[in-house]
Amino acid sequence: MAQEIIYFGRFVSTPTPDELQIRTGAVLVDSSDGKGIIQKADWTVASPDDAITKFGVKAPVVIAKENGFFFPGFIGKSRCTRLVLGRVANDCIDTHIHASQYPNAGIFGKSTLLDWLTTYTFPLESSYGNVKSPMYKDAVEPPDPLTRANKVYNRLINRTLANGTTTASYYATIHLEATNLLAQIAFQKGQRAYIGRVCMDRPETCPDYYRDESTEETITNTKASIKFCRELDPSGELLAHIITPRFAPSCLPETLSQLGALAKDEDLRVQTHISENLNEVELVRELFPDQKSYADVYDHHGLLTAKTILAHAVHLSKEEMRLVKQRNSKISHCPASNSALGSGFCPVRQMLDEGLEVGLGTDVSGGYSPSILDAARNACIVSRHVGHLNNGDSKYNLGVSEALWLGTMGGAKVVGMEGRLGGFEEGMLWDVQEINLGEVGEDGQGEDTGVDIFGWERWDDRVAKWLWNGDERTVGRVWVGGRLVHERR
Ligand SMILES: O=c1[nH]c(=O)c2nc[nH]c2[nH]1
Ligand SMILES: [Zn+2]
Repeated sequence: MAQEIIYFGRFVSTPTPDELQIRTGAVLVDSSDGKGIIQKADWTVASPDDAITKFGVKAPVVIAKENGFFFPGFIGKSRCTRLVLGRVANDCIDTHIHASQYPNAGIFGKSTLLDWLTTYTFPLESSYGNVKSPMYKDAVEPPDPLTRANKVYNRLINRTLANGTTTASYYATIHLEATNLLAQIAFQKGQRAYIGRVCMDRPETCPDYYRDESTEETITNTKASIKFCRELDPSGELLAHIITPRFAPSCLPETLSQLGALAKDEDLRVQTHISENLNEVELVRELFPDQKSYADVYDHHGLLTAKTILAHAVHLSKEEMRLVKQRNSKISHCPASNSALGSGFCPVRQMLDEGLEVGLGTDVSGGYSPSILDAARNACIVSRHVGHLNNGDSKYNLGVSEALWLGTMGGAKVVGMEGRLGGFEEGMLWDVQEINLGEVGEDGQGEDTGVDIFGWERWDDRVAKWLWNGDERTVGRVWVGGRLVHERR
């Protein structure tokens, strides 16, 4: 049976960084092969009836009010042809988020990267597999790390979906079982996810209570996680392993080399951190004296590939940027985290001008929020500080469409899904969030999403108000590959 759905209403997307495209029309999505691909898009469609006629698909017609977003009769089943009326924006992609750190979101005191790792992060991460973790030192009951992991990972994926994140590149922890659990939960909930078992085994930089014993253990457990992910999703379309050396200082050189070889042999994505903090850059210089730069360390070990996502990249030199570009590696810009941990101002405009591919990351819990909309806001704010540092030149400022582009189309490029995610064109996947700006009448009654629309705003201004004031209350429904994966209650 065909599983076709027509989506009719207003569509907002950013085909290029400078273009906020706002169209009304309809698209026809077919999920019969389980992928949820846009078969047809028609921007001349004027009504639901018109959509049915033009697409030649028999469907019940539901006519929504102009500002209507909810259609109770059409919610739920995806096995019949349905018509959905509302306002729709495309998917959000979080190119860098630490699932395991979610309980610490907002807890970072006055720390900066290296002391934040030892004070807050390693104790928490270790608790997903090590009963001797410092987190359990005052435990009254015997700890159960997997119960803890299960609780956190379920809650986080619900939360990211509720915020419209349809694709995420996750760091888990070093623990195989807990990492596999994250993969299982993401897959079951239907989020498109890349799952990284964290690799860290260098004794000088990793605590005894939280590190792999050897290169061999790192590689064996990474291979086991790759196998687990492949068994869950042999196609790798919805779920795939991503090779995850935590960052250069935490890995033995031999481990970095073997991870580089593994990424090549298995044709997998790689994620890591680069040049986030000046003390970290200095540490890399000390630990890898034979390499020219931080980027060169990854390049030397075969980790700078076209499938590599480099988080932060705040302090890259021009030469490093050129190397990253040459290798076609990608950047995950994590502005909230860079501000929270005082890491610095990432020069995004310069990177875009250099032709680097950049997307957004929340970097929870260096970043305090699991929302990519919040990351887009922070990207705008930080860009203005960069402008201030460059004689107040406004050319550094990121605009609304650029910030939203980074969170959608930019992110699609970063995770290697360009042309498949981030827009509403034929052949693209239906990974979409439905945005509802709500409506509060003069009597104060109505649906309050926290964004006050007065009715006279142009649509581009409404989108700007959403960017600056929206949160998960504006996210109605979320689909990944045509599957409904979240619905706001
Ligand atoms: O923001 C960050 N979060 C981390 O967990 C981390 N580990 C190394 N470098 C890091 N940076
Ligand atoms: Zn990070």
